[in-house]
Amino acid sequence: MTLVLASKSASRAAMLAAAGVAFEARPARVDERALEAQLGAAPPDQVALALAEAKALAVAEPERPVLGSDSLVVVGDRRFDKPASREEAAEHLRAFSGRVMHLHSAAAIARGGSVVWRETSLAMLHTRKFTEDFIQTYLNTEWPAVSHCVGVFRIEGPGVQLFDRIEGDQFTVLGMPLLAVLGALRDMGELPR
Ligand SMILES: Nc1nc2c(ncn2[C@H]2C[C@H](O)[C@@H](COP(=O)(O)OP(=O)(O)OP(=O)(O)O)O2)c(=O)[nH]1
Repeated sequence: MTLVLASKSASRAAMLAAAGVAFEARPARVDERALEAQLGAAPPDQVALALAEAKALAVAEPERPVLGSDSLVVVGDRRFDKPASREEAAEHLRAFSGRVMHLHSAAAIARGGSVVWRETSLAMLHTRKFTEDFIQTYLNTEWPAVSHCVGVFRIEGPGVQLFDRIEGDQFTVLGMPLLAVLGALRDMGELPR
C-alpha cells in the first residue's frame, strides 16, 4: 500500500523519492507551537517524537501507513524552531555561533489511527564563530529559502559554511531518521527485504 507522508516538507519528500519509496504527501494540520507549549520542559527528543506522532495521527487514513516527522534544534538550554523572519534568522545564527547545535529528528508511523512505530535520532553540528558580516551576506543569498529550515541552513547548499564538524547521519540533518524509517517499512512489508 502506498505510504502517506504527513508533511509539507520538501526535504522529507525528496529523501523518500530519492530512496525510491512510493508515497503520497498530505500536509498534517497540527498546531505544533500549541503542542510544544503543552509539552513544556519535556526532553527535546520527546518533543520531536510527540510532534511526529501528532502529524502521523492527524492525517485520516483507514488502512495505509502514515509517516509523520519533526526536527528541532537545541543549543544550550534553548530550543529553536524554524525562523519566522530574516531578523529572527539572524538572531538564531548569533545564538548558534561557536556552539554545538543538537538537531533532534523524529519519525512515527501510524496505521488505522494508532502509532505502530516511532524513532528519534540526534545529530550534533559544531558551528564556526560567525562574523556579523558573514551572517548578513549568508542571509542575503539564503533568505527566505531557509525560512523552511530549522537551524537556518540547507546543508546541501551554502548552509555547509556554518560548520566545522558534523556528527550523525546526513538524513537526520535533512529532517528524518530515514535509515530507521526504511527498516520499519521493510518490517511492515511495504518495501522489499
Ligand atoms: N533542504 C533542507 N531542509 C532542512 C535542512 N535541515 C532542516 N531542514 C528542514 C526539514 C524540515 O522541512 C524542516 C524542519 O521543520 P519541521 O520538522 O517543523 O517540518 P516542516 O514544518 O518543514 O514540515 P512538516 O511539519 O513535516 O509538514 O527543516 C537541510 O539541511 N536542508
